[in-house]
Amino acid sequence: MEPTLDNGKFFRPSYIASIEPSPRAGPVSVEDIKTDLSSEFSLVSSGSDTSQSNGHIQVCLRIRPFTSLERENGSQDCVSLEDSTNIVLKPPQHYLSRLSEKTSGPMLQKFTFSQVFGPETTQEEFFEGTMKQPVQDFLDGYNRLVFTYGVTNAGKTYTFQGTEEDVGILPRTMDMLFKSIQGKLYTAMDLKPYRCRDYIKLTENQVREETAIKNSLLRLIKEVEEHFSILFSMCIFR
Ligand SMILES: Nc1ncnc2c1ncn2[C@@H]1O[C@H](COP(=O)(O)OP(=O)(O)OP(=O)(O)O)[C@@H](O)[C@H]1O
Repeated sequence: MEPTLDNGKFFRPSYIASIEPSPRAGPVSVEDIKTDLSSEFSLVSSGSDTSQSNGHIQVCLRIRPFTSLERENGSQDCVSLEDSTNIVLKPPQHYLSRLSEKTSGPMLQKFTFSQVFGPETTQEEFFEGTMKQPVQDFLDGYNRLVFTYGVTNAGKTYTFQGTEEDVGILPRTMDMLFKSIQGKLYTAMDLKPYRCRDYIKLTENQVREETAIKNSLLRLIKEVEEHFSILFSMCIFR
């Protein structure tokens, strides 16, 4: 589709040309960036899903290995793992040394996650610790959403996709899904998609009818193909 120029500023595909950008809200005042949102999340967690995961929202932190540059400038001291769910962040040493002890104290910030995975965590361990249960829930019929969030170079692609030698959570998930459906395929041709999310089971007569329709369609396609190939060769040899 042709992109259209909108307001002389942005290229936008024509299929979203009708969508107006939502008006921008006024300035947001952020008084306390450490606002505890757990009470709001608990509202979401009181639903009726009875799967085995603990709560509906799991927020896991993965700390990737530090690069040599980061080690050189002392960045690895900025984060310390307290236990399997807590980390403490502190400003870089060169920044701290400019401050008095009094002011540097409150600059330590503690964050709590559902689970923290340190730099030594392997792809397999991360998959086992984060994805295995949601994938199992999905196979049991529940909806699950997984996404990675982080600054550039944080390790999102590595975690999701991984490398050829050491694949990430996406290929591992696909592997688990395909393995779990092996030998459980429904081979009878008597189910038909209906209204997007439903299926109807066809009676024997309806199956026969469907087969006849499909066969006549296939015949038609074949005839059209033959017709065009004859026309094409006539054009070439004229
Ligand atoms: N757990 C890890 N173990 C080893 N290397 C890692 C790990 N996580 C990330 N890396 C390496 O760190 C670098 C940055 O990772 P990655 O490309 O996944 O970041 P990203 O968050 O996807 O960045 P961007 O948002 O810019 O695409 C890559 O070289 C990647 O191989």
